Amino acid sequence: MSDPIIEARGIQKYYGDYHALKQVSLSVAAGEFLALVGPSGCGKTSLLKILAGFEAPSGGTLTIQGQDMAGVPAAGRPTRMVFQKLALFPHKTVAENIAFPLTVARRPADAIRAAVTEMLEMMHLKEAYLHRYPHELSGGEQQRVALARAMVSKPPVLLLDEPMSALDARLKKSLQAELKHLHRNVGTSFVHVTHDLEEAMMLADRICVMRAGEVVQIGSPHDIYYRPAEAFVAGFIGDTNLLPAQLTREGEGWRFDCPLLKTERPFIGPDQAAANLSDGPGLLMIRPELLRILSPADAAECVIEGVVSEHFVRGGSVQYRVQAKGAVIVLDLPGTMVLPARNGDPVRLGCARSDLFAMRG
Ligand SMILES: Nc1ncnc2c1ncn2[C@@H]1O[C@H](COP(=O)(O)OP(=O)(O)OP(=O)(O)O)[C@@H](O)[C@H]1O
Repeated sequence: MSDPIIEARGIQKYYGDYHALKQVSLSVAAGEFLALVGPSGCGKTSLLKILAGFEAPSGGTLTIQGQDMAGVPAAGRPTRMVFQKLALFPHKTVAENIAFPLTVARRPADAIRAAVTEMLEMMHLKEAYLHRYPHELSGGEQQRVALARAMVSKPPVLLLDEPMSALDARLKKSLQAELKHLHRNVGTSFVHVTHDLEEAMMLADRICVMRAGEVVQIGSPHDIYYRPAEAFVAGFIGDTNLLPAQLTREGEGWRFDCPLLKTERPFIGPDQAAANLSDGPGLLMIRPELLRILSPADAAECVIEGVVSEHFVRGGSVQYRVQAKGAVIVLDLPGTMVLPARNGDPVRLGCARSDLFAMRG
C-alpha cells in the first residue's frame, strides 16, 4: 500500500458499559475506496464517526495525513462526511448548500462560483437546480447535492454513511455509478459504510468486514469473495457451498478428507487456505459459479454426485440445488436454451482443485 492517509490502531469505543469497538485497526491509502460492511450494530457508523471526529475513541490511536487526531475537532480534520439521512440546509438554495464550506472558509466569490459549477458538472446536476431549495429536488438529486457539498472543498478524505440506503433500486444504481465516477476523478480517499454487499463489491478497492466491534477481514473484493478468512465472511457475501472436511497440513499445502468430494489427489496449495487454518475439522468452500454439471463423458479433478432437487431460471443464469449425501449443493450456470438437467435427475458436478478454498469450521 502507498503511504496510508488514515491509520487507526487499536481503536476502542465504549458507550457506558457497552463495548462497541474492540481493538479496531485499519489503514486507508491515499486515493483508496474502502467499504465497511457487517451486520447491523457491528460498529460501522461508530468507527466512521470516530474518523470524522464526531465521537471520541475510548482507546487507541488515529492519525490522518500523519497527524495525531486526538483532541482535533471534526471541523479541524481533513475529512467530510455524508450522512444516510440528508443533512442539507432546507432554507438555503442548492447553490448556497454546495458553496457552504467555501463560504465559511471566506473564499473569494468568483472562486466559489467556479467550484460550485465544477461540482454541478461532476455530479451531473442541472444548472437550473442552483436556485431551487432541497424540497424541490428528488431524493437522488438531494443526495447528489449533499455529495457535491461534501466534495466542493476537495477534502483528502470523504466518509460516507450509507448515503444511498433511502433510494429506490434504480436511483441507487445511477448514484453508485456517479460515486465511482466522482472517486475516479478526484484524489480523495473514500470510506463508505454500506449494507449492500453488491455495492461494496462494485465500488471498493478493498472491503473491511466487521462483526461485533471487530475487523474480521480486510481485502480486495476478489479476496473477500474467493478467499474469505472464515465461514462468517463466506456466508456474508453471496451464495456459497461449505463442505465439512478433515484438514491436515502437508508440506506447504493441505491434505483434505471430504466425504462429499471425490478426487484422486485430495490436496490444495498454500494459497488455497485461510491463514488461520489449523489441523482438524474445517470447511472446503466452492462458490456456486465454479461448479458445472458433467456429461457422462466428462471428467473433472473433483466430483460431487447428487440429485437435482430444484432449479430456478434467473434470466441470464440458472441456479441448481442438488441433494448430495444430505447436503444441498448450490450451483449457478450461465443461461442456456437447453437446460442440462431437471428436477429429479441424477447429476455429477465437477470443479478443479484450484476452485477449492479451505477455512476453519
Ligand atoms: N450513542 C450511543 N449510545 C449507546 N450505544 C450506542 C450509541 N451509538 C451506537 N451505539 C451502539 O453501539 C453498537 C454499534 O452501533 P453502530 O451504529 O456503530 O453500528 P452499525 O454497524 O453502524 O449498525 P447499522 O448497520 O445498524 O447502522 C450498537 O449496538 C448500537 O446500539
